[in-house]
Amino acid sequence: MPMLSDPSVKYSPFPQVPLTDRQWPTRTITAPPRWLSTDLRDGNQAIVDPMDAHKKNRFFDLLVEVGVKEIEVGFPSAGATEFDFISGLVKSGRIPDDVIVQVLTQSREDLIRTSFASLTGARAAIVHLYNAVSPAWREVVFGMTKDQVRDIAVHGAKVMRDEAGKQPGTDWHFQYSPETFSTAELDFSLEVCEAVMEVLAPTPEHPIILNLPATVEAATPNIYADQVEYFIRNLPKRESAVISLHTHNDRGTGVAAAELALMAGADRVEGCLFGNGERTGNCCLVTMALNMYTQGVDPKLDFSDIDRVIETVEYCNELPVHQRHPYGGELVYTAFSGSHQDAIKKGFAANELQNDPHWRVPYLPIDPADLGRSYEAVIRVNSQSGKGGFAWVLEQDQGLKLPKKMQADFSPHVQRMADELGRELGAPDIWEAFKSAYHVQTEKKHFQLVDYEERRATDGTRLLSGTIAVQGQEQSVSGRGNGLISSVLSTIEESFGLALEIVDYTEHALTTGRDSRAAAYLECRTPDGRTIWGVGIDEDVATASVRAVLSAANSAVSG
Ligand SMILES: CC(=O)SCCNC(=O)CCNC(=O)[C@H](O)C(C)(C)COP(=O)(O)OP(=O)(O)OC[C@H]1O[C@@H](n2cnc3c(N)ncnc32)[C@H](O)[C@@H]1OP(=O)(O)O
Ligand SMILES: CC(C)C(=O)C(=O)O
Repeated sequence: MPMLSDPSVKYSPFPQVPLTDRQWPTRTITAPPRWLSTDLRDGNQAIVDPMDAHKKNRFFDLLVEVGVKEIEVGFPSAGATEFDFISGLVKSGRIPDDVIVQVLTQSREDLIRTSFASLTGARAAIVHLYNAVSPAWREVVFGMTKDQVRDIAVHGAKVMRDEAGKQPGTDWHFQYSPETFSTAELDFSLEVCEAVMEVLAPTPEHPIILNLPATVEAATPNIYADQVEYFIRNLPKRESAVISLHTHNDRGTGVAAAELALMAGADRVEGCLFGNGERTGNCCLVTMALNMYTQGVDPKLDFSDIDRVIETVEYCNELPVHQRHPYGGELVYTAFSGSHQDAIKKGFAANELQNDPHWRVPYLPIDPADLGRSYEAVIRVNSQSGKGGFAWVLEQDQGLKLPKKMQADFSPHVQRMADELGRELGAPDIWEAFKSAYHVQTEKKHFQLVDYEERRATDGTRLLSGTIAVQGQEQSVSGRGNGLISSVLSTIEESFGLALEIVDYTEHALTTGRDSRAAAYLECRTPDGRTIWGVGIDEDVATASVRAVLSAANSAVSG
């Protein structure tokens, strides 16, 4: 039995934070935080084959294009690949003036010195020091007391201060992470951070970045928000610190935790594009930024061409972005199910009619076009789909706007095809089903229009004469009516004994590409009370209506 019937013997509930007057629940996010991408560090350390310099450069350029201003470019002491990439980037002059790079180091003297060496010549840089502070790490990893663990941080901070002093040409910024903050005693995290601040002497003009990692996400996101609010409220010299968040996604709420903690007063968010990072990943910067965007807040990150971002991220990480990943996944704007399709189609139509820029399309929290996605894939058809689905596809693909009642008539044809094929129906499948159901653009039909002409008689009626092939045999035909359609109906009745009564008629210009054709739809009743539909498509709207009558006649004789 791998799962325990009583998990409480092995796992304990996470304790509450002693905060009775928490402020964050009533706050909202009204401005973007400072964003730091750790794709090239936390992301890179979590992939099977860490990126080479080519991939790191490509990712770096992407981050700059997206608008990220703080980029953790690596862990210089990890090895030559990392060191050379970082020092090469610094020397290349490719770091824009408004972008600052950051590097991470353990709090070990040699590693800190190596980290500074990698940044030699940088205009500005952030050196990020970390050591774990929570009980399990203190006891298991370091085998140290609280005081000894605090001293690791203090010693590291002193080395940082001294190394920075040796390279006065660089505008140095310091960041300290009490790693495992999320599972540490809050007062101890505060104690260690205060000790580091004492060494580095930050000021409001030159603050330290205190990064509070949920190294392992161990509780509901409200707990992390409480922890951050508690930390901020109890930190002396708060004005000399930038409070930064670094969440992981072990419980699947890495973004939620960062959002709530931002409401708790943090200033900065670290994360990765599409949530790469250790284990279940870091806070997804795309999701968090676009969550803000859908609340009307400019996140100051630009995902206008999200597919290009995905392409680069997938190439560099050698990991796919999941089809259901918020905002970016291939399927996240796609509705297969009937009621969703119906609502989305109505939503788009309403959006077109209204003169209101506010987005109000059901089931779509964001306009896919804002991210460079087309509407074509929004609705796709399978056996779970409804009328709205194929009607949308026919409209997008063929420009046909089927009358509502005709959609109901065509629906069983599509449903049958979907059930028979047992797969998604593409636009060509639906078009084939449509042509076959209404005898459109096919030679295989009972009545085939060869030619016709129509003239007005002296009594005002219309006279139609022409040639119709009946099962391949051409026949001269003629008829008279009050209008073109009734003259065709009387021709069919007189020539072939087929009496059809018009119930409804609509026509429209086709709207795809540079098409200048028209479509005509005809609802008819047969003498035995059946309702049948005819469709005509032609460059000439009059001929389209003639074809629609013949299409209905073909339906009548084919049963
Ligand atoms: C939560 C995070 O994501 S933190 C970032 C983690 N990222 C990485 O580790 C990627 C890059 N790291 C590396 O390439 C390697 O770890 C190196 C080259 C930096 C160091 O390698 P090694 O010297 O073999 O040390 P290793 O990483 O295994 O660490 C083990 C030692 O460092 C100590 N240590 C670990 N973290 C820290 C820290 N933040 N500060 C000080 N000491 C630390 C451990 O207690 C252990 O000490 P011990 O040998 O006395 O038991
Ligand atoms: C080094 C820190 C910020 C980290 O990656 C973590 O704790 O997850």
